[in-house]
Amino acid sequence: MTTVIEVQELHKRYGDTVAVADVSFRVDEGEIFGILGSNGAGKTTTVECVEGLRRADGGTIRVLGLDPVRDRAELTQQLGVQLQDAHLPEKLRVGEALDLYRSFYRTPADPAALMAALGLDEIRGTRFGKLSGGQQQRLSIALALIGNPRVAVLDELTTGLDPRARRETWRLIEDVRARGVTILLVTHFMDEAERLCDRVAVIEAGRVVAVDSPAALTKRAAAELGVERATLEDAFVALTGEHADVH
Ligand SMILES: Nc1ncnc2c1ncn2[C@@H]1O[C@H](COP(=O)(O)OP(=O)(O)OP(=O)(O)O)[C@@H](O)[C@H]1O
Repeated sequence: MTTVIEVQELHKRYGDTVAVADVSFRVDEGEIFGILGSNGAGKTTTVECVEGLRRADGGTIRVLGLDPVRDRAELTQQLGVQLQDAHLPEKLRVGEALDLYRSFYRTPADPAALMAALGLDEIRGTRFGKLSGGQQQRLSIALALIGNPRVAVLDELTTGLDPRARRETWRLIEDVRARGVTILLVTHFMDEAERLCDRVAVIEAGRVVAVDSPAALTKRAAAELGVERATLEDAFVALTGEHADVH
């Protein structure tokens, strides 16, 4: 197994606030790896350090063997990033946004195929400022994948999507993974993690409290709770004492 992302003893603070105390995990090639945690647990800070958007105060990070800060230009070519609350110019149209982002990459994906897969065809002429929350979300996924990345980091993948769009997005992510893309998925939706993730790291107050497959975590929780079956939500509450789904 090739390790694609390696985070060791990551530490990051904002002034007096310790956002990430001590986080370590490894992601293998072709995995969908989830980062689970409730609000403020340190998920976004962790992935922003992985993306090279923030400089860690301690620890080491390697993505495809690259240092995200030092080798940022090269990593940008191989990493797709879905930004939480991405804001594009209000007047930019969907098709123009994809063409613009496409131009940043050496070996981009086919925008027509991506638009079809994400149901963006019918809104390709719509301006960003006129998109609904769900449409903006689908565009942000398309922009994360337009560079044909080897690794994609998806933060709050399905927030704001209706149940049908969520299921379609999950299928799309499985297709993307089937093409060999490694996916780091930040989520506080336990059903999403259970459905998509091969393994998850549960983060609580800036520390990793468990790394395992959803099946192993639910099995352990069931044994601890003395019940036949437990959900990932049960396992999460048992590990952290909190509910993750509180947005
Ligand atoms: N730019 C910043 N300046 C100061 N504090 C910050 C900043 N960004 C995050 N924090 C703090 O760092 C901690 C971790 O935040 P982070 O956004 O990484 O958590 P999260 O798990 O992604 O939460 P959410 O699910 O709400 O996005 C929180 O206490 C947060 O208030």
